[in-house]
Amino acid sequence: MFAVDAVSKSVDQIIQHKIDQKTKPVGALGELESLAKTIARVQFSANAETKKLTIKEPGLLVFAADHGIAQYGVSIAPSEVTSQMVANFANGGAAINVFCRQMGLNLEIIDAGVLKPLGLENVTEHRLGNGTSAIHLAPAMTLEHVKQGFEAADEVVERHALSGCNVLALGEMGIGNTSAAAAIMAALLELDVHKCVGRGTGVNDKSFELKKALVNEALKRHGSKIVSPVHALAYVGGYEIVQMTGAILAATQRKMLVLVDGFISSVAALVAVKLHPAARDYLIFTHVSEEQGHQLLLEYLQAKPLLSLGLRLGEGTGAALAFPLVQAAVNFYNDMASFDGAGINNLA
Ligand SMILES: O=C(O)c1ccc[n+]([C@@H]2O[C@H](COP(=O)([O-])O)[C@@H](O)[C@H]2O)c1
Ligand SMILES: Cc1cc2nc[nH]c2cc1C
Repeated sequence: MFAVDAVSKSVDQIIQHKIDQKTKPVGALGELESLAKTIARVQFSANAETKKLTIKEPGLLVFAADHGIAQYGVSIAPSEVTSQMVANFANGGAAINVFCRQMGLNLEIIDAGVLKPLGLENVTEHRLGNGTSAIHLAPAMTLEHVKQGFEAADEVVERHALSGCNVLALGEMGIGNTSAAAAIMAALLELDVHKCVGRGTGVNDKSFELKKALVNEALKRHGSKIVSPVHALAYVGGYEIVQMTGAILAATQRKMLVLVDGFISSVAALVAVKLHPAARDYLIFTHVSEEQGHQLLLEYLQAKPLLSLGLRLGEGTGAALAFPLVQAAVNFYNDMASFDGAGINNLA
């Protein structure tokens, strides 16, 4: 249902020249220069007349959902904590609330399918169900759920686009979702589960072994039926991962920049890129999380994360923390003097 255009590379020389003419040795702003190039490519593709890079009405979407597998001892917390954290988001008390306030990000919380409806005023209800089925026993959901999830995400992104937003960050909350994310990664990259399953919220050795065994069981049960990225979402995914994938495709279709958070967000990005490879051009990978498998996934996506802070919280926290770097890339590109402008001309 989405169509994503690759960014135009025809302006690369102009962008590179502009960066190289800034009053600094060539390349001295390191990764910030690559970041500015990514942003400039996207914004020149959105509007060939672009004079200055801009960040408008930046948003951060947190998708929350529950996972049947969480009842089998794969997390430090029970599924009920997902809803309790959604209430915490709604009250402004979670880490992501604090960081969004600090960074000036418009935060929206989406209930993609936690155990029970919460009826909270400031939470968007796009519920695909009351949590998924346990993936080692049954398909997580149907293909119809995936379609509905993509449509729901499109509605959220459209609303932000209409209010002028051109940068969206993605986060999630879902007890058990590192199991689902690892299963999707293993299926789509044809990797051994040991390379993809990590300790999530911080499970002990016993639960870690059980988690690997259950994810392995899920892949044995459904592997032959996973014939496309959409099937991976349906058989072993989660409602929040579906809607994050849809949000990435909806945003990149509208030529918005997308800030990807940790492991689960990056798995949604993997699914999006498998479906529409051009979506990769719009993605900024904000950090490498502690979760085993994230580093490998970033390598597959040829992504150099901006930050490495040992985060393993999710919620979009890494994306929010990296946002000032995105602003810095825009500002140096727009406002830093060029050698000509500053009258400096004696570099070798
Ligand atoms: O973003 C990450 O890389 C990340 C790594 C580990 C855990 N999390 C968060 O922890 C929850 C999933 O962990 P678990 O152990 O319940 O599968 C979920 O709410 C995620 O937001 C997130
Ligand atoms: C308390 C708590 C907060 C979280 N935020 C994202 N994932 C989480 C998991 C737990 C357990």
